[in-house]
Amino acid sequence: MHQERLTKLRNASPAVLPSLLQCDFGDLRSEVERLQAAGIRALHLDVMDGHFVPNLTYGMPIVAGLRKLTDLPLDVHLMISDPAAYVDDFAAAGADMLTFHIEAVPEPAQLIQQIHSHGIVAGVALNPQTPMEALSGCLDQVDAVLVMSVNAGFGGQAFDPEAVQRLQQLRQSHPELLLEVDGGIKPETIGPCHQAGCDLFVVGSAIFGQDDYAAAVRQLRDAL
Ligand SMILES: O=C(CO)[C@@H](O)[C@H](O)COP(=O)(O)O
Ligand SMILES: [Fe+2]
Repeated sequence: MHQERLTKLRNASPAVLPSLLQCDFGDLRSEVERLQAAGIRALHLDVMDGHFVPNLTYGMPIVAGLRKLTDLPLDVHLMISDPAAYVDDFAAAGADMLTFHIEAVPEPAQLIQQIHSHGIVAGVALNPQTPMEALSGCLDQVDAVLVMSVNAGFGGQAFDPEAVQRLQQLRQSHPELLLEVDGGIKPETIGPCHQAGCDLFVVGSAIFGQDDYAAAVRQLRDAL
């Protein structure tokens, strides 16, 4: 069943995924409606545990709440130390893709199986300072790689251009992988990532920092 969800994400590519870190959590319904009206085709949800990263955000209840509000694929970015302990709960909450960090789970074969057992797309993320070799053991098992172009933990940081080379390298070595980039994506940085073969572009500040989400999304799409 994860293939079905994977196909949906692939068919959406190239896609801008808003990162719901800086949205109005007091009015999620209207935030989702505004994003859908802007033509968004999937949402990116940043789960942080105050341990793997210093920041603390939200968990399953917000994912479950969003699941009730929309049929859009929910891409859940797990910045947590022990993802295996929560996979079943995030599956029940309605996640479509679960992305763990290789720094948190260096040997993830079992975790990937656990994610797939729920029919969920499995992604692996790596921080800018983590060598690409850290991924070598799992690239044939995961469906997606999330290349971080900032250090995981906070929105609003500057894009690290090294991410472009990483995307290029992954696209060449593993043409079948879904590639996603996250951190500092705006009209000036999205184009090089797209040219490098990236499929999904996570955007926080460049959407939520503007009043008109549709205009912000249009600017990003025009820059692809
Ligand atoms: O995972 C993260 C941060 O750790 C991201 O998803 C950010 O939320 C993206 O925000 P911007 O860099 O676009 O402001
Ligand atoms: Fe993220």
